[in-house]
Amino acid sequence: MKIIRVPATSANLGSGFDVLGLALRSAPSASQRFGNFLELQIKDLGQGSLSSAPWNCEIICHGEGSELLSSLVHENLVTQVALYVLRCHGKEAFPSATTVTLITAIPLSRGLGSSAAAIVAGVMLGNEAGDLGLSKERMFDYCLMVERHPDNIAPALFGGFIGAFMDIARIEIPLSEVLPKLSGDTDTSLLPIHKPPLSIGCYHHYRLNSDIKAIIVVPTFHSNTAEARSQLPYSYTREDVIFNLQRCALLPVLLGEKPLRAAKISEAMRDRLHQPYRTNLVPGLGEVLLELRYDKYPGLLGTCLSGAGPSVMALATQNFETIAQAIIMILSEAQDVHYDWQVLELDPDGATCNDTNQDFCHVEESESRLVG
Ligand SMILES: Nc1ncnc2c1ncn2[C@@H]1O[C@H](COP(=O)(O)OP(=O)(O)OP(=O)(O)O)[C@@H](O)[C@H]1O
Ligand SMILES: N[C@@H](CCO)C(=O)O
Repeated sequence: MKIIRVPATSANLGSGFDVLGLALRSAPSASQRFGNFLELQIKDLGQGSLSSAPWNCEIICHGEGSELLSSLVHENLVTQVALYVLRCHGKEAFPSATTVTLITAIPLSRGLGSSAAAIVAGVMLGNEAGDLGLSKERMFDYCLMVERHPDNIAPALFGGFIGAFMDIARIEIPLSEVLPKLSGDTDTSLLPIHKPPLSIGCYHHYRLNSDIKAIIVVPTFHSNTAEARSQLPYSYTREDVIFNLQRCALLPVLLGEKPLRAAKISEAMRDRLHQPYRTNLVPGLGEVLLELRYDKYPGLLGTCLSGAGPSVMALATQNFETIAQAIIMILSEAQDVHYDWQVLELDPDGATCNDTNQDFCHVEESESRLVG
């Protein structure tokens, strides 16, 4: 059996909209078996076929939000992406009967990269099922054909603290043609094939000071990334663009320094391109960004929206619970919902795929939760 694991990610870090991202995981502990991963347990049943499964594949979903995921292979994002990768290599279905057990510990639509993790896992699943031998660099191209911004995909795939750009102009194909709506009996051999161009994206690993942890405050409500992106203006003033360019250029270096300069980091995390337009989606966000100051909370470096939200992230070196509770207090005043929080650390590895002779790992629903 093969196990694919993809970490949660937090994109943007304030000024680095669509550029910067962190791969994150729980601090290793015996009790945290699944950490903050999307995990696929893949059982290749050999040359036989799953006569009851139209794509020669079955998928079973467990864990955080799995009740919201389709168990139809042509509708679940993970297996849809895998079928896309297989189609690009002349295979209309899984080559041999395959059972995928999907266990997710990344809350959906909360700004922790659940969709990017699903896309990365899907590309890796297609690569394994089709025995395609794709490098991670080539898998990056396939992922970008689907996600179309690199700041969750790159850290989810490669791990660590990453900056990335992509040449979106080289992807003329609408996503609806890359991942067409399929039904159980669609004859995919009639569909056009849209292999990604080579080297669409470029990424770089930055050093993150090892004292830095990510405090993630996760509300119970969802915020769909597509909707959060639709809130953004199509054009910006030169002043606002320069404001972010200046800060985004310095932030990665400041986060790798020793000793850390909280005043500079806090200023370098400020943003004018996305957070101001998303405060309506995340009540209290504006107040958190204004009031959580590094000089009021020892250990605090800066706060930002995690990805497209609604989770809020604070980068800090100590005093985690005090900072988390201060964020929750402000957010709760704006919208009285339940908030979970957890301290996560950098995941240096990104997506992994390993063989195991273990049988399926049956997960206790409570074990697979991301936040405590
Ligand atoms: N494990 C999964 N398996 C299948 N589909 C998934 C999985 N995780 C997420 N998805 C799909 O991705 C959607 C959530 O994507 P969305 O971009 O809105 O949020 P996010 O990726 O969690 O947040 P952000 O992009 O801001 O980090 C879900 O509604 C579901 O369709
Ligand atoms: N840069 C993306 C990240 C989504 O996780 C956005 O903010 O829309």
